[in-house]
Amino acid sequence: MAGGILSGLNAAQREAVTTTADVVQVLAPPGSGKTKTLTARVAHLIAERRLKPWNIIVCTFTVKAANEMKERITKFVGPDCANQLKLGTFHSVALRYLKQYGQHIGLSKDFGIADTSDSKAIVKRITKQNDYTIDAGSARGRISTQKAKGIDSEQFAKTKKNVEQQEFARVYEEYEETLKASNLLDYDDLLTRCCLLLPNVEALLIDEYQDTNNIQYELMALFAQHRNVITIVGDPDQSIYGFRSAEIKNLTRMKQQWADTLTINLEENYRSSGAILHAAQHIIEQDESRPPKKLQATHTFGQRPILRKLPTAAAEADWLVAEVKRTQALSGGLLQPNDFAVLLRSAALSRAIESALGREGVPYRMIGGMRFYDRVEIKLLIDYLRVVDSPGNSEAVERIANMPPRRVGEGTIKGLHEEARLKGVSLWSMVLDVVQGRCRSATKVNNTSHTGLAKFVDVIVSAQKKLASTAAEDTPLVTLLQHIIKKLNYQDHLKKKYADDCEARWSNVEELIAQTTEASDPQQLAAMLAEGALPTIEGIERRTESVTEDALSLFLANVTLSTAGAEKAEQDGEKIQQLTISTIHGAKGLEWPVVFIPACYDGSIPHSRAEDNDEERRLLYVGMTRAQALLYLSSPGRNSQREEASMSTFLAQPGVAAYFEEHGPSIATRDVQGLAKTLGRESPSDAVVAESKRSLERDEDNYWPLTGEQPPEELAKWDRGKSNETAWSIGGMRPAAVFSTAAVTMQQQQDFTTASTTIKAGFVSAKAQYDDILEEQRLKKVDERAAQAKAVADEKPKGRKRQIEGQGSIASFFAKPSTTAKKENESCSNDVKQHDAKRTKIPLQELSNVNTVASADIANRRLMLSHKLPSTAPSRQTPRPTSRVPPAGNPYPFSSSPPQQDEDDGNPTTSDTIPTSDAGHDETTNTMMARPATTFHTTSMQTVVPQRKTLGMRRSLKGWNARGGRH
Ligand SMILES: Nc1ncnc2c1ncn2[C@@H]1O[C@H](COP(=O)(O)OP(=O)(O)OP(=O)(O)O)[C@@H](O)[C@H]1O
Repeated sequence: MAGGILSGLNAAQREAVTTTADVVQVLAPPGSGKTKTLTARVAHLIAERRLKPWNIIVCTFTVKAANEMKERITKFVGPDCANQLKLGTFHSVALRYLKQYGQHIGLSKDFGIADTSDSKAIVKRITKQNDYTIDAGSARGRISTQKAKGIDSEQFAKTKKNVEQQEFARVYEEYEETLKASNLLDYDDLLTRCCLLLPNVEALLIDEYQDTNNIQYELMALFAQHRNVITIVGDPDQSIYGFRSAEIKNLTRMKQQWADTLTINLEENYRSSGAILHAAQHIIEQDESRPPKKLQATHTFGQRPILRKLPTAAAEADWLVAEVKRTQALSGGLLQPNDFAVLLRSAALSRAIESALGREGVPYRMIGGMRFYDRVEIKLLIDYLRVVDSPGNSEAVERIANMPPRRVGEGTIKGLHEEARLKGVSLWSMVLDVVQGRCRSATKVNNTSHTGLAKFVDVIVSAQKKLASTAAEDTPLVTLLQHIIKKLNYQDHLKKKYADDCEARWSNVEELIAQTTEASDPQQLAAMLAEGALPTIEGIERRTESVTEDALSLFLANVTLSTAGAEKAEQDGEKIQQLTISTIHGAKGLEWPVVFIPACYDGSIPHSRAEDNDEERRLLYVGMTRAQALLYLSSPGRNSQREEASMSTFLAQPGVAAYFEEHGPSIATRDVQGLAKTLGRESPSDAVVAESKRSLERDEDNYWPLTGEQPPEELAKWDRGKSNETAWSIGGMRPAAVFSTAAVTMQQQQDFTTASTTIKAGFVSAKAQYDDILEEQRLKKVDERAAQAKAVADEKPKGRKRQIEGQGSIASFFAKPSTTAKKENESCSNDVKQHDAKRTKIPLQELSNVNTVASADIANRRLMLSHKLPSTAPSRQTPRPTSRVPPAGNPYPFSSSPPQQDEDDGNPTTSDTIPTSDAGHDETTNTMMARPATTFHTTSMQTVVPQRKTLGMRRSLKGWNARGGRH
């Protein structure tokens, strides 16, 4: 059996699996097979060291990871044996023990679990019954914090100081009494109560150890104390849950507690190309307090990652989608949407990307969160806009009549709706008649409900008036939305209802405001009317009385359009290919062939509210190391709130640029074959590749200037909109009739150069700007020839910078080199050969030297790719349609958005099967002791669908950073 367990493992992995040491730390970088190693060690402990599976605990970070691990272990030891393991999240393992041994600490066997909403409901009832002034949501959070500190309600009551605390103490006490009376434990109780038990455990194994918190450490120590056989795997560089009290210090704490801890480092990465690893490693090494570590790529160097500048968040989204389509088409359809992931620092950032994907019909799914327009706080506001636009929408009226709560009974609304249906009128007109006393309804409407309905009518009617009275040039949609938000006291509502994550939700609302700002653009509105571009959407009744009302209809129509594709994809389930959007937190442990990380600007990553910049850097590192073959990072010059944004400090540091290309790769036919081989798929024929390539208007990433400015084509569109000849938007939400990819057709380019634009005072036409650009490019050519000559003379080693034509390709990553080539590569690992060093084996220190040399190359490519505007371009004197409304003194910048949990996540009652008995389990051997819990903090993750873990050929990069010592 051992042979089977160990096959396919490298020497270090084998050592970690078979060591006779009791306490083992396996510390290893991303993609080095930590999970694989842990799985094999479990099998080894059962098969070789003859430990009883029911006395082995295996803790994973997610339910999904637990299921995967069980599947793998089953292959080694069979299902009967694997089923006996105590395998799952900390919470589910604790639950199993409590079910089994709870009677020793006075728990009856049939206790239930109060989930988060049960807990909230209990606290709410207590505050309501007693007329307490304390907010129920925050009281629930405070109870959790006290439990985490090990302070029970009695202890807290003794230390209470002021009136407010006394009230909270009573809530806490009553909450505990209610749980006890109902024989319930909440999530916090699971771990704290389990700390009172000391069952017999022969071995404990923990995955993702770097993200354990204090209470989990306590549990680990308790579980392990009988035999002290512990194996943990982790990566300090991937510690990203500090904000949820995860303790990176638990690594050293463990070594202090068990002095004979054996540390094993795995150093080979089986996931990413050498180029991606080089770049990621360079970023993580900016943290000088971090001990140096070895990391070797087993793949070839491949395609250098891309670091792209775009003018706006909307342009960034357009570019991203254009790159997805371009690489898909150039690969002859070999790369499918499933192969792409967009990883975001904050969930609110998804809006622009989702809109762009929706416009282009690219299906996507969200992991770790909901689609933007499905988020409760957004859905509600959109419903208000819908009712303002079309009061006859009775479904929407029913949804919002008592939301936020106005004490209108649910039965009243339903009764009125039914009555309206029978009368053949809309619910809105029924409500209006009742409120204005024009008719007596058969449905009983008591005074409280009547008052509530009157408030609702006031919101809608005042909003309609606001819209009608706002001039088209006064950003009517923003004005309308802000009016509704104010009337609803929306921010307070979010604070009350979602105490735990109200800031993230408010960020989403701000993102919606930003979107209405774009959609209010007067040029865009005027152009749409001129074009007659308003789409007709089934089920959406349009009132076309004014420009502003049309603007609202158009906005809502586009929202519907952008969600329609996603809904269709959802209905089709797994059958259809979907790009993945996730927070970076939610992408932990996963991998994709192509990864995009947009919005890499200061304030986003590092996040403006983050307390620990090093954790933010690690987050970027985790995101980057999810990529197998292609990695795109990007940053807009203006974020979606139209505020100026500068490149993330992690990426703006000297030397970083040398690790990146400035634009997406060319993909030649031969690259496609290499790609097919690696992904284990059939390679499309040359004819298919050629055919799908034909569908592209642009086969290079050369529409958006490398400088991060608007391309002349976009400016020309604006010119045209201004002169009312024709128009496109500058980004953001566009009229459905003019949706297009970021690329423009040759005809459009032709139009651009020949268009006769109306030149207005203080405004210079795009044609004139284009002439300036040509002139500037001619001058730049002269400068760059000089720079090139200097670069040749300097002859320093340089990173693989390339021209867009004949560039290095991703084939070098995907194609398997010949055996001889492999030998050559390995033999020269310490004494790097000049040529190869440029492609694969450049020590990090050397790579950082290439900057000055590369600059000429970069400039040269800019010449070919960009349409840089002259810095003195007259257009600068006349502001372009960019910033409009970012609310001044905005107290809520983008908020941190931890991945949202699946409902099941962390809920052992639904996620884990609790065995009623353990076959062969000798209960008499269990030791039971009491011990108080000291701390507690819940850590849980959403479940995610893992991607294939494809592998390419191996290639050693030994010597690349041989300076790194063992950690
Ligand atoms: N010795 C090996 N030979 C070939 N492939 C391997 C080897 N070890 C691991 N792999 C593969 O490498 C990929 C990454 O492994 P795994 O997910 O276990 O890494 P990890 O260290 O847990 O990564 P992360 O920290 O990013 O979650 C998997 O597809 C795995 O099968």
